[in-house]
Amino acid sequence: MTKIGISILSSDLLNLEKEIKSIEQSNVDYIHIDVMDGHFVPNITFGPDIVAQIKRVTNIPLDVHLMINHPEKYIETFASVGADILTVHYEACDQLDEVLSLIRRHGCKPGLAIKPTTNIESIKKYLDKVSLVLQMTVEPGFGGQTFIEDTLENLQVLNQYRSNHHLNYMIEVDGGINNITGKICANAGTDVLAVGSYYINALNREKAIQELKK
Ligand SMILES: O=C(CO)[C@@H](O)[C@H](O)COP(=O)(O)O
Ligand SMILES: [Fe+2]
Repeated sequence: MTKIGISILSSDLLNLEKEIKSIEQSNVDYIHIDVMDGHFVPNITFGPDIVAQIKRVTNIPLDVHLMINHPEKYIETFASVGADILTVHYEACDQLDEVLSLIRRHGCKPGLAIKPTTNIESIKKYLDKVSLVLQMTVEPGFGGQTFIEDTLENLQVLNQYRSNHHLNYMIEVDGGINNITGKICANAGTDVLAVGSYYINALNREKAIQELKK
């Protein structure tokens, strides 16, 4: 069964606790938190304090997507405030091996993210060290964008590579996921759908989840 993580990026931030409770009602697998630094991506969002506060009000595992330069400086902090999965971008790391083992040492599952145009070949040598690979299906930075279909090929490569090498990382997609694109990604071997605006803006959130799970 494909897992679902809800991105709170487009949620009602003045009423975040209410939003978290609504997400809990939808019985999803993760809360996806997009951390942006205004350098790696042209937008600024959440820091560790908000992650700590979210952790205090929910037991849903936190999937923290770091879209920041020099993530190594912040791993310990995000781990200490309760991140369960900590995902860093391939494009943002000089010493990726060290960053991934740092994440593991701090008790989190290491995730590796790539932008839509990054060559999938460049991350293959790290795939035995990660718990999750996050394929961005839009350019990182903003919610509400349109799914980029060219990324589908990478999902097939990741799925094939995993079975050929007997690895067990999860494959996550993030950006422009709705009932249609989510199904296409699930059929291509995706395990986790990060879903933002499709769920947050839905008139009926339960129905949106049912459509995603179909
Ligand atoms: O990481 C990102 C954007 O950079 C995502 O997590 C988005 O927040 C997903 O939002 P939608 O595309 O589903 O609206
Ligand atoms: Fe994200």
